Amino acid sequence: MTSISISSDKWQTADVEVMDGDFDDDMLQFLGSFEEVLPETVDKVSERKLKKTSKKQKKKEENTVGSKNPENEEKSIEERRLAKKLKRKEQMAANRKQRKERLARRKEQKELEKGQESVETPIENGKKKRKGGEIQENNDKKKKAKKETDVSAWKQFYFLPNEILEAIEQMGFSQPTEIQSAVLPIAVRDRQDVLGAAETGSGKTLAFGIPLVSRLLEALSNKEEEEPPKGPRALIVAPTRELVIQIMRHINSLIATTPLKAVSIVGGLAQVKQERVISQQNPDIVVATPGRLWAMIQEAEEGSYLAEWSNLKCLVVDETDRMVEEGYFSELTDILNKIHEAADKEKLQTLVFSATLTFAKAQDVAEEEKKKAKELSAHQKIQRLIKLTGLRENKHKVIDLTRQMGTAGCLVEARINCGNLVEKDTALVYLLNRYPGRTMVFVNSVDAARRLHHILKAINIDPMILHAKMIQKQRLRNLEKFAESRNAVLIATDVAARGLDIQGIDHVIHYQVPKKVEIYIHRSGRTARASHRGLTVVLVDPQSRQFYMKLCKGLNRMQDLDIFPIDFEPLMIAIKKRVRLASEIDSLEFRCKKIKMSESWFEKAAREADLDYDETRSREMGGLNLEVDEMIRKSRQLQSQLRSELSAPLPRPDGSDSMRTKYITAEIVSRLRAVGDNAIDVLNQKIEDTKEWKRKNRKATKTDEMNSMKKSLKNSQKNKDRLAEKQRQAKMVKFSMANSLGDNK
Ligand SMILES: Nc1ncnc2c1ncn2[C@@H]1O[C@H](COP(=O)(O)OP(=O)(O)OP(=O)(O)O)[C@@H](O)[C@H]1O
Repeated sequence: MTSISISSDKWQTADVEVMDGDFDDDMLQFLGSFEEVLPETVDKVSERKLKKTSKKQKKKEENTVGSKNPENEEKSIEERRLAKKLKRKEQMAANRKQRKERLARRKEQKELEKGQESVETPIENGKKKRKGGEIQENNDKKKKAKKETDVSAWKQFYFLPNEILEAIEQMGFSQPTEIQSAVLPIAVRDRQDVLGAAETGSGKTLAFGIPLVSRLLEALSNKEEEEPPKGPRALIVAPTRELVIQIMRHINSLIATTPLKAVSIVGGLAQVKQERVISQQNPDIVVATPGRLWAMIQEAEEGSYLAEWSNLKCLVVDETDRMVEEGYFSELTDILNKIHEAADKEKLQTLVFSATLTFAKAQDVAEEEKKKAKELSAHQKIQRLIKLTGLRENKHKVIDLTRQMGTAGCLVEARINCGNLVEKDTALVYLLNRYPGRTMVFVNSVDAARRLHHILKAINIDPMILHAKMIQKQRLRNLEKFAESRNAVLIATDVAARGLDIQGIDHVIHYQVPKKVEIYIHRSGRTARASHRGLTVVLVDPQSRQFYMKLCKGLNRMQDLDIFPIDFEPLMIAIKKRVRLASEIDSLEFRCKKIKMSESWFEKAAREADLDYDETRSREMGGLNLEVDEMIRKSRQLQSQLRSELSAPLPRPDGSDSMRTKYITAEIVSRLRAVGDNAIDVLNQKIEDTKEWKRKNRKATKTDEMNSMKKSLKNSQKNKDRLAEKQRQAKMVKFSMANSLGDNK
């Protein structure tokens, strides 16, 4: 196990489980697929092991040799040692290859069994190149199928190099997306700078990737540079490591049929190795996170690859609004300054993209102005970004295709109101249970992620977790596992909110309401990508009510989000019991750990100061021990209750949990069909039902009103008639009285 920083904060156990980064060989198989973009990952461990053993061996040999000390014997020992090392290395490589093939075969088999479309992982591209013969054959078949894609719609862009059209055909994209159609003529044909904004999942990566690769190919064919050119010729900066790896996947697909080379530079992986790869490969394209790139630029020796920026032809800043925020801004501006000093500014093409450009808050201004920045118009925000990123004056275009609401057109949004934490946990588990699929659950902090991970694990949901305090390999491995399974849950902080393109994410749940509108847009944008439907649900509790209201305002919503229906109460009740138990166990364990940690801290401090406990402290310690024992006892009791709860099946809305039949009858089929299991359909149905109910209600109210009006009209008519009758009778009496008076006279 690697040494793990055991912080005094919550959920320490989860930390240990998740962050256990000393991979055994089996675990390393998962990482195989990252080799293409992260060349050091797999070999690193075996290298480390090799170094360790060879060091031991050397010591041993030195001891033995030291005692005898004849020169020729030393030589032969050295030879033997080298031979052994070589053999071991070969053996390890062969084992590794075998394991990978075995894993690939197993995976392929599983996919065949499932009979469903394979899910492309963010790093799958690399995997394809290294699979065994059988897999290769399958891939060839896939490629052939993709080859048949009709790409005639792309021919309108006559200025695109053939290599690019070929790559697009391989990728199977029959037509450009809206943002691609808008950007390509401006960026490729007119070579202008672009500030582009389009909804999440709309294909922005290729919208900047195609111009970038086209520009380099053009320079190659025009022989614009000396051979081989020094330093990077194109640079893409993006805020997170996962995003960099994903951009690499697109760029690698685009340059597959060209002589161009691309590498990634990301934090969390060995810098020395990244430097070695760069100096060996002299790549044309660098895709990087700003932190690590700037660190490497600063350390670059004169004349080395990263010190030479005069040949840079194309610069891309992805997720720009994030990049000009705190945490990235200073490194990004340092990089931009370095580039602008060295490169020919008039020839450097800059492409700047995001899904939420107009939400950006600039960082180059005084506090006072920052406050005002919130009130800046969309136009003013864009002008600020143009200045910050150094787009060429009079040679840039702004292409903003975002909707007023910011989110993707195919996104269906809803909320669930929760009274307290247990209700929130229950609502989450209800959604996961009632609507299985690939679901991302976003939280605002690492602690919340760990707590949720614990609770879901305790009730037999096996979620993956992703946050910034995890080691990089584990982050990538969890992402890959998540992308591989059709029915998986990923609990993530906002480190996974932007740019991640995992196909087929069905639901995004905001377990905690995001504090910024753009975060909501990006989180939600992990689903409903490339014109597919997707659902996002916000869980709103009393504490987050004000953030939710702010969110609606920021999203220009005229009305509240629809309420997602909880349409099967028995499931909710059963889940609530489990969640309550799991949550109690979790908080008991947390308290126990806290006491133990404070105890061990005190013991350590006392030992270091060479102090003995006094009587009071000893008594206190005894009391604490009793408290811990009591908590452990209670926790065990709750665990056994939870186990018995978990042993019973959860009620299913279609009644399939209690169905005891040997034969499928028409009645059973219709019963199963009657219960919707697609969350969006269920929500839409509920919205329709509500509308219908309101319509009927309105109609009924109208009829009631009409009836009462009619009634009151009738009544008033009756009253009138009665009055008239009375008046008539009075007249008659008057008249007869007058007559009788006349007669008497
Ligand atoms: N022309 C196209 N036709 C069909 N699919 C495409 C096309 N271009 C890109 N895609 C696919 O659409 C998905 C989304 O693309 P991409 O990741 O570039 O979106 P994005 O706009 O950058 O999203 P985000 O703002 O969330 O980063 C990807 O899986 C990509 O392969």
